[in-house]
Amino acid sequence: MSFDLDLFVIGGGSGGVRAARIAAGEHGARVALAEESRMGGTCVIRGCVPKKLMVFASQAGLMADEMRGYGWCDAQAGRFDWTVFRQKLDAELTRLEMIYTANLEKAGVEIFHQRATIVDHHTVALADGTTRTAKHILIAVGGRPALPGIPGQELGLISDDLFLMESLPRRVLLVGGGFIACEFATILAGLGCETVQVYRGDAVLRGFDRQARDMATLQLSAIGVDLRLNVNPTGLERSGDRIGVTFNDDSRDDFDAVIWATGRDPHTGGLGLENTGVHLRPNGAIVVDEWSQTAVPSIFAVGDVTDRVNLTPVAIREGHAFADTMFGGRARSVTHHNIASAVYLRPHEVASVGLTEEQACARGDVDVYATVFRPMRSMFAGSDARMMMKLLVDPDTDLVLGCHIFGPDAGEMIQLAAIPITLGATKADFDATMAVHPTAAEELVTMRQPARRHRLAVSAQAATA
Ligand SMILES: Cc1cc2nc3c(=O)[nH]c(=O)nc-3n(C[C@H](O)[C@H](O)[C@H](O)COP(=O)(O)OP(=O)(O)OC[C@H]3O[C@@H](n4cnc5c(N)ncnc54)[C@H](O)[C@@H]3O)c2cc1C
Ligand SMILES: NC(=O)c1ccc[n+]([C@@H]2O[C@H](COP(=O)([O-])OP(=O)(O)OC[C@H]3O[C@@H](n4cnc5c(N)ncnc54)[C@H](O)[C@@H]3O)[C@@H](O)[C@H]2O)c1
Repeated sequence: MSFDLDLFVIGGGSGGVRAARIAAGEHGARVALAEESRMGGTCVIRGCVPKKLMVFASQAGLMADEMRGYGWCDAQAGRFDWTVFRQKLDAELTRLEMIYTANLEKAGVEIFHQRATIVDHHTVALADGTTRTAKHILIAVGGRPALPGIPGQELGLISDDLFLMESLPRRVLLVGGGFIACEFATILAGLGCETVQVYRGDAVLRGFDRQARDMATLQLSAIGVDLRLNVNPTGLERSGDRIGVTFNDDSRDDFDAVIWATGRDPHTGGLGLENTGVHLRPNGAIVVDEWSQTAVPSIFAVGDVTDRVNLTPVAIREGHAFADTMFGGRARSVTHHNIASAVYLRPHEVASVGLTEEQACARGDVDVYATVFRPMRSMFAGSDARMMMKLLVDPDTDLVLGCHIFGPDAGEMIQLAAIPITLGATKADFDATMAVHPTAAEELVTMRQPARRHRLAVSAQAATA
């Protein structure tokens, strides 16, 4: 059977662009890609990139505070002009979008700037009514914000909207305690918005190490976010030109904007998957094996639409491995263990790789090397902010099972700590590494004694005693 193409990629985000570029440019496959919105996808257009630039913009006040502590007596953040920032942001995103498009074109990928749906196991329909056949189809359509399903939810915004606002809200409510809610609470408070965050649990960033979560929770309040824990909205209604919100603790409050940061769902609705034998999980995620192959041999899926680990570098790696495996004669699968990540809070970020202390304890015996201290830079300026570093070590093998950092530029540090941990480094390897002084990161190689030792057997004995 002959096909128009070797590969049709649906979705021009992190995973789809990488797969298409490698399959066509490096392995010579005949590839087409459809993108219904802007090339680059969530990360480039409405995620990691604009978010990180907003994080940088939001730290002026903290920097001015610190510099006053160093003798710059008149240091002030001054007035933030959202319009100026947004114009620069738009220009930067357009620049990046053009680079993504140009790289695909250079690799020989045929681009369709329109929505695509699946007709059958080898056929894709485009919004203009034309169809293309392909030996393989790669679904890389990402995810979309999930809404909580409460009355008046349509009055709220989603993270996509934040980068397009004409002006900043004076008083804003963020709903959720995950990556997006915490990062945007930090950003909006830093940009001068009166920021309220409600979270239904008792500490933000569920899934991260509990000690880091507690420190992040305290920090949000310390930087001026009105963080209300164990609280959830029950309904929204118009209240003049504002939005009135009721909560499950019977309180009520008014805001200029409400932002849902209540998770993301795979974007599989309306994609034509009912025409295929592709299996979905209850949340709409496409079920794939270690080769990103679905239950249909000709259809593959990578990135957020598979809901494995929803991060850009993971989507990119999955897309690249797919292209190498299918078109490069090099079978490569992706391991989803020990993936480092960071939450870009200010002044201290949360960053993590490997097991949390709670997961390590559940697994077996663990020695916890941990330190909490006031970093030199902010302490000199008069800040009481505490930093935390933690290594979790298997006492039998000496293997480092996890590393957690709460501190300035923790994301930069965890990237480097993730290398030895991925390589299977032991605590002795960390100890053998000479410190770089004076840095905050040197604590990672100078923690000599465990702060705590957790022993499963001892707990079991204690339980039977
Ligand atoms: C606010 C925010 C901040 C984030 N920050 C970070 C971060 O700091 N670090 C990090 O690692 N990750 C971050 N992420 C997550 C990261 O953006 C995603 O994990 C990543 O973009 C997933 O890539 P993907 O290729 O699976 O999907 P996407 O990048 O979402 O790309 C999917 C593309 O498919 C297109 N599409 C969908 N359906 C169709 C169709 N039928 N036809 C044609 N095109 C279609 C969409 O328009 C989209 O462009 C963030 C996410 C958000 C929302
Ligand atoms: N720095 C980064 O790497 C980064 C930044 C942003 C997003 N991301 C990725 O994007 C994904 C999505 O981010 P997110 O923050 O939307 O999701 P999340 O899963 O991290 O957090 C969702 C939050 O919403 C809450 N929630 C869910 N349903 C709710 C409901 N009905 N009512 C009230 N609260 C509810 C959850 O308790 C949780 O706190 C992340 O999991 C991550 O993979 C990564």
